[in-house]
Amino acid sequence: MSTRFDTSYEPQLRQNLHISGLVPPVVESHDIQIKRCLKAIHSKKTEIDKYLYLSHLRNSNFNLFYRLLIDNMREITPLVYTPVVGEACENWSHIFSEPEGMYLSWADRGHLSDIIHNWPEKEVDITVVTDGSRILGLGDLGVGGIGISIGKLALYTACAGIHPTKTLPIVIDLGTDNERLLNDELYLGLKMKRLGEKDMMKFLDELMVALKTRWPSIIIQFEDFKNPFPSLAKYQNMYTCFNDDIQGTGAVILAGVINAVRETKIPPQDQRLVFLGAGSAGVGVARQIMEMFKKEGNLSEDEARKLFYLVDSKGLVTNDRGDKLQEHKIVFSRNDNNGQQFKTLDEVIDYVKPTILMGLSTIGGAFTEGIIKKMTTFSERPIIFPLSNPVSKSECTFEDAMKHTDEKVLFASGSPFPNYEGKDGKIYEAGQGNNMYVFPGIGMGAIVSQASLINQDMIYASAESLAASLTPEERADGLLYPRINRIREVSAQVALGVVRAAERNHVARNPEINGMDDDTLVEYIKQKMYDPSAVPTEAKETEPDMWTWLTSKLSLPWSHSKL
Ligand SMILES: NC(=O)C1=CN([C@@H]2O[C@H](COP(=O)(O)OP(=O)(O)OC[C@H]3O[C@@H](n4cnc5c(N)ncnc54)[C@H](O)[C@@H]3O)[C@@H](O)[C@H]2O)C=CC1
Ligand SMILES: CC(=O)C(=O)O
Ligand SMILES: [Mg+2]
Repeated sequence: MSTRFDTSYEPQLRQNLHISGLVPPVVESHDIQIKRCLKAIHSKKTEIDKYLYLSHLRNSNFNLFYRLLIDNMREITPLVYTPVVGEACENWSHIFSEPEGMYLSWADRGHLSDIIHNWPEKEVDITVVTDGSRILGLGDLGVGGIGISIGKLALYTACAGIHPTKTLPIVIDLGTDNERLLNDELYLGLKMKRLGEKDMMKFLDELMVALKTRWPSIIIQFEDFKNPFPSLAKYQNMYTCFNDDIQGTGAVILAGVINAVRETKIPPQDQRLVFLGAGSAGVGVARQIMEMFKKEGNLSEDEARKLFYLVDSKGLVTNDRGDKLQEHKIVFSRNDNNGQQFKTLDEVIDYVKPTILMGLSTIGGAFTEGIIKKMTTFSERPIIFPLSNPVSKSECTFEDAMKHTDEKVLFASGSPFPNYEGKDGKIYEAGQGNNMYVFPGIGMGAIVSQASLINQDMIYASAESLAASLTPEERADGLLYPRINRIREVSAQVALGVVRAAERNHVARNPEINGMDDDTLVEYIKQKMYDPSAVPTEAKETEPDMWTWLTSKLSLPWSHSKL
């Protein structure tokens, strides 16, 4: 990662950096630089070419990359994150040119501590670790999954200002069950079947120690594991870590639901929720909404739980359907179905008559016209969130949801959808219920507070802060999430909520924030945020650097060269 060769640098800075002559002579404004970047992007014919251009830009001049991204969040985010990152991960071994992170394989076990020391940056604040086993809704992509770690960390930087050189993307390679990859001569990972949970935990145990030993304050974010529950259960009280698919997604969707439920004017105790998909994201979201219903609706755990109906590939999750339920589903398993089993989503919808329908199933198009239309008969403002990624896996489109509900739907999707023009010419914007609205703020909040742990209260606080962050204008426009161009401001608010929760829970260890009021603390957070437009500190050096000074004093023959 570099940023030395920037055409916006003034001549004096070029001299200080010893790059005069290595950069074209013109000194350009940031606006002109961005214009060139956008022109280059628009000239690319495929999304993957745009992705590759942006990767190259990030590696050659990360300040410019982040200026471009931050100023054009709506256009550029889909190219570095979902949906295009999904295509990149699928084709990783064919488009690969630079590592951009660490590839730690089963063959490295026993030596992870030494290998972690090969990472060239001295300071790392945060890492995103995936095992590539469930990348978005695209399944097992092996080491190609590193693209998701890179994409998420780019958003930690763009949205919450974590310095790019202090982020570390990691993929752990424990094999893959993807036959296409195993048979591909270009595949970059180990050609062996994926190891099981026991070996995964053994490997992670060693990795966690290695990371913590080199960077004692590191925040570890787990991403896109097919089975993420064991690692979260084991490490959440030992390390500063969280799982974005369970906890980040839970928080972001809770925030959207808080705002949507308010619009329906139906109190929590009268809502009924159907989830298509009962995996890490489905259960993570259900858990967080249940907490809110307990709080806001004054419900007991049992009363709140009864409002949820989870559907997986075998139908409605019930105690008596005859299979052994995975542990994470048990809490939401129904025992009031009187022996009846409901195999399809249609059957469940008729049985439950939900006011809220969530999609976290990876099944594109699962919310059919019939299902969407039925939702309007149970509630005037049905809440329909097709949250699976990327776009191809979305349970329905924004257009379909709008058309089939007579524009009454309260909508959010995992990946972005274009605006919809309503019957009266009004332009409606699709909400994006994606964990990108919270994970950067959770990470920044944990860094700023120097949190020893990331607990449920901090996750819940991130949702409350996000829900409260909408401006009156955004609310008047019917939005459930703030506009993406305000993401830095919003992430600072999310971080504030996380820091406050860390303090309440006595896990904050940064003495500098003691006694700060909210305004001071937000300013403190913002000051810690990396600013890609800031003039590098070298610009302030009018004196020659230490080496040049020393060698000139000593009149050594190699003065002015750095060898
Ligand atoms: N919007 C967001 O921020 C996020 C979205 N997601 C998306 O959610 C989706 C699921 O992610 P995870 O829960 O982590 O995956 P997972 O693999 O843990 O769970 C998938 C669930 O869908 C169910 N399913 C599969 N086929 C089905 C079918 N035909 N009918 C009904 N249910 C079916 C499975 O039984 C399982 O319960 C992915 O597409 C992912 O991209 C995940 C995290 C965040
Ligand atoms: C957004 C995300 O984390 C996912 O789709 O897995
Ligand atoms: Mg994910």
